[in-house]
Amino acid sequence: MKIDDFPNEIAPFLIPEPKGDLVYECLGCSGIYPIKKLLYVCPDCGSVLLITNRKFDELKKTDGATWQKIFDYRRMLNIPALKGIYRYHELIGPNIPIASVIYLGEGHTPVVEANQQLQQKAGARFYYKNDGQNPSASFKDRGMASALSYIKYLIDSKLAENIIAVCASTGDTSAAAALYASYLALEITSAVLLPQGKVTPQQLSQPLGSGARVFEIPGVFDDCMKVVEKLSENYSVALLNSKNSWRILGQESFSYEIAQDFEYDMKDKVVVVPIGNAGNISAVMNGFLKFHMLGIINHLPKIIGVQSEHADPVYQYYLEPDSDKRVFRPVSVKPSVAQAAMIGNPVSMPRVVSITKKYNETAGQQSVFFVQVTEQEIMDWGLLANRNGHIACTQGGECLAGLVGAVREGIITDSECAILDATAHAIKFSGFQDKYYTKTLSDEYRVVSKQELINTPILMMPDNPEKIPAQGKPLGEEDFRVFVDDICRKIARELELSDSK
Ligand SMILES: N[C@@H](CCOP(=O)(O)O)C(=O)O
Repeated sequence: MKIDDFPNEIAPFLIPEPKGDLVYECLGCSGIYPIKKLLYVCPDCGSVLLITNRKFDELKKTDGATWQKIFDYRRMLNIPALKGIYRYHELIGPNIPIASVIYLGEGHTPVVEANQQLQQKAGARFYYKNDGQNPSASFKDRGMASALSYIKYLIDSKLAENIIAVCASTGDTSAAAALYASYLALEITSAVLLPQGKVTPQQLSQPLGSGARVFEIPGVFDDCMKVVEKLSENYSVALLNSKNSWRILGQESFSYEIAQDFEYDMKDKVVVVPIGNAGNISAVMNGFLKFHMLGIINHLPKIIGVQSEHADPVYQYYLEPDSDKRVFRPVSVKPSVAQAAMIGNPVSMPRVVSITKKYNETAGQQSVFFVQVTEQEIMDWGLLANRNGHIACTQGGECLAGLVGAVREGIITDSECAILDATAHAIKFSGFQDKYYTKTLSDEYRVVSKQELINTPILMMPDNPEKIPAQGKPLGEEDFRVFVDDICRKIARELELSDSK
């Protein structure tokens, strides 16, 4: 729809001009730093940062109902920069001119309601939000679109040039970073650090395909993260992990979209997310808080963060009910089928602590919960979800297992409805499915394959195995007729088909 065709009272808001006063704010010492430069940690105390708009209150001059209309009408615009996460420009990066926005098709991922039998089994009404349908097949694209648009803005403003972007990854961040950086290949070189043997072959192929320098490091993700942190301290590189607070801004779009998908009615809603490096749960809570502050939503949904018992530092931290006695202790991770979340020392832990407190205070009651699940539950629920029309990765399976756990623990009531984050596409993690089906998952995972969930291909051979077609060697007419008849009869028998004649 063209701008002139929109209602007069909304048209002036639809194409945003750069405004706002963004600064980095330190979560440790509350120091404020200008955003003209990439910062990852506070230059004074070393704590993590969040980006704050010092003119946020000016957004309150527009009422919540009008903001809803602005976002709803923006959906009809055909301007690429506003088709993705920057539909919420005023909240994602109000200082970024839309000419600097990088849009590769991210965001606005489908929300798919689970069918009746799956909801019944899970014991709750729920939807999956399929973030695996983002361009690099995971939610990280939201954060990368924001971080790379900011970098493009620095380049366009002559504040930066010849960027070398780096990240550590369990496989999704590296795919997204490499993809977005490759779009800016003239200005940015990207390098990704991966724990050797601990990302799936599909995930390894992604940054290679995008042309990134790929470094495999012995150890686990937490070790790679330390190297990347050191690189960013000692060298001039752009860190693309969620330690970079521009990533958090972009990932807040997940919450804005959920609100918009549910007509801004967040009453009795529960959002379930897996926790790895903890940037996403921080972003999701922050997003809902911002919409709430602007009156765009009237209720804060419950948030449930899920961790595997093989990588559960955040869950362990919140086991202590007395907040004054809580002490964060990194854990040593064990192999997890939710490999993308196999992180023992999440860099965003200070953000989780600070935002969870604010979220619960704003909601006026405990609204953020942490649930631990087993590896068996992650695999079984993930496979079952996909048997019922979903495309959930193992982290999506972790969310469903977390939902079931939350129902069991009475965290979710009958009147509530959950939205689960399927963070990546199932095909990225199909190796775990294969190993489950062939009973070859190593004992460390502590997963036993259930016969009723196993599915393997059946090789169909004709009665005469000598007479089969091969590439470049077609059968003669009669042999081929016999071959087709044989195979057809055998498949019909397998499928218990009845004769149509
Ligand atoms: N699961 C992540 C780990 C890094 O997370 P980030 O959000 O801090 O970049 C991955 O896919 O690499």
